[in-house]
Amino acid sequence: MKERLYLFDTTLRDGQQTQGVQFSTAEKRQIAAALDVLGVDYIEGGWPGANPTDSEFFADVPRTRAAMTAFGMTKRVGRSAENDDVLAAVLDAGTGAVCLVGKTHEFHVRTALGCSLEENVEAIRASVAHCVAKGREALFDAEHFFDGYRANPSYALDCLKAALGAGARWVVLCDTNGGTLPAEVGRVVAGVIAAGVPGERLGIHCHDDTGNAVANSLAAVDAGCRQIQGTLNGLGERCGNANLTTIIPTLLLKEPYAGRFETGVTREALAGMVRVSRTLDDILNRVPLRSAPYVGASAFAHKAGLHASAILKDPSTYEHVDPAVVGNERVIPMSNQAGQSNLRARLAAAGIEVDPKDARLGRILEVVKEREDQGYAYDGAQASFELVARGELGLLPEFFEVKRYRVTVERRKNKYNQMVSLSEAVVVVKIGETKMLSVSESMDETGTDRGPVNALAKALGKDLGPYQAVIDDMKLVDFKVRITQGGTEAVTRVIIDSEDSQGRRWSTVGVSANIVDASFEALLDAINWKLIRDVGQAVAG
Ligand SMILES: CC(=O)SCCNC(=O)CCNC(=O)[C@H](O)C(C)(C)COP(=O)(O)OP(=O)(O)OC[C@H]1O[C@@H](n2cnc3c(N)ncnc32)[C@H](O)[C@@H]1OP(=O)(O)O
Ligand SMILES: CC(=O)C(=O)O
Repeated sequence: MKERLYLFDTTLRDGQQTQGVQFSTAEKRQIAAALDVLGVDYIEGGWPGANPTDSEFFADVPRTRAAMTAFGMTKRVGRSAENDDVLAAVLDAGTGAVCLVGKTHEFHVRTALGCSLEENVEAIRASVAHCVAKGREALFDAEHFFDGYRANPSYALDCLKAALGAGARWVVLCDTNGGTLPAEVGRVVAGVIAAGVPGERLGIHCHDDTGNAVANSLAAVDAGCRQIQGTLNGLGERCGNANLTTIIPTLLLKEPYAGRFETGVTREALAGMVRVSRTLDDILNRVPLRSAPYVGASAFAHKAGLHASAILKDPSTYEHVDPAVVGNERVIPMSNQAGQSNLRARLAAAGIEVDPKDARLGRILEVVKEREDQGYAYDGAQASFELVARGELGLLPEFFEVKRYRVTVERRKNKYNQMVSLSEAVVVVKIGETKMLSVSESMDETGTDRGPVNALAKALGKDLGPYQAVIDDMKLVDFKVRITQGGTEAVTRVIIDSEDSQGRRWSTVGVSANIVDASFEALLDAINWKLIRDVGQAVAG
């Protein structure tokens, strides 16, 4: 019989304390729904009464299978729990579970609260007892617990025992400043359990200030904690919280955890892990972290030739788990680190069959390595690699020819007498015997100038005659510019990520001393790749 390990998500509360993150109420609901499908046990929705968004969220709180939890702080000294307006707002949210943060470090009691140690213990006791009397499941977040335990273990333990004695279901040990290391977390948790606090009522809440939040959380579980608090994608105050997107797959896939513990996350839900992680990035308008464990686009990318060669024989040679179990996929990119194995795998993935003895394979590798020396980077621009390979194999149709393009940037006064920029682009292409000229401006629907590359993209995508319908659903989702070394000269490398309505996402690269030319090259590749996919090679000109 496996032991139950509980997962507590605080993306909507501590995650919202991330600099630059401000969820709308609708976004909070969307994230809560995704967490509920994933199978966490608790969803901390925010702090009712602290800001209008959180109050609105709790005013019509989503019904979830997970215990929806309102966050707040212990009552202020000098008033009763019943008369504390901040605590009242938290309880008024009507959630089944309430999590209250309180001080456990004597230095913070004296410095931040300015009260006596006894008054703080009493505030914890009375606040928890009040929640329990109202029929709520009470959790106590023991703020700065590890630092407090180091300074005065007996006082830190008194705070925990006050919460437990008042009926708290969980007391959660918080490494609030994130400075504790795994061995010490293990030692402290073991000490707390030895002092009489049962592991089945102990949670862990870690911050990532030394890059150890996940390791610290696992050390706490090893020592006996049975609840882990964390956030999706490691969002959170300062450097973030323990990353549940890493912890959950680890608990389900790695020993000793997989054999010993059960969580609310099923193997089926685990296969949606990448989707949940990307949903949060989409909401935050963030580019997903490629190197994120388990869920990053590079988590199963095998760039080196030696790796690719072995992966093709047996993927377990260079993969710690099967990418499919977390909803990820294997990538064997092309680059100057690649050999024939990467090349054949990439071509096969693009649906291009080539005889392994075909001499043109060697030529493709040479071209890729030469072009990378000039500044191209194909490991992050696989669509451009495919076009290079198709060119060498005679499989690259010429859908259209660019005869010329021009882009201008003008600074001028608008009707409010403010200086604004306006970019205008003209592109002339020839399709068969017909020449088409398209003009476009960079202004978006809000009247904001989106710059010369945007104007060029709009002009290029405005009228491609018979191909127009195919590219209408394309959108440019990311645009990265680097100054890099091309041979002996500094050049600009532009990488563009594009997406279409079928959910395909592809990356292309352009290189030039001129940023507009580099961008235009990447744009052209993006359109050509899409035309190859959706129009096919039948139209090869
Ligand atoms: C470790 C954590 O991440 S805990 C979560 C922290 N999250 C947040 O702070 C986000 C939401 N917070 C807020 O919106 C505001 O801080 C509010 C609405 C809660 C309070 O706002 P204000 O009343 O203006 O107080 P302010 O933020 O300036 O200071 C916090 C007060 O709470 C007191 N306090 C802090 N922790 C506790 C506690 N556990 N129990 C009781 N009082 C506390 C502080 O001593 C301070 O009191 P003071 O004003 O008498 O000095
Ligand atoms: C409660 C909390 O978020 C912390 O102590 O870090």
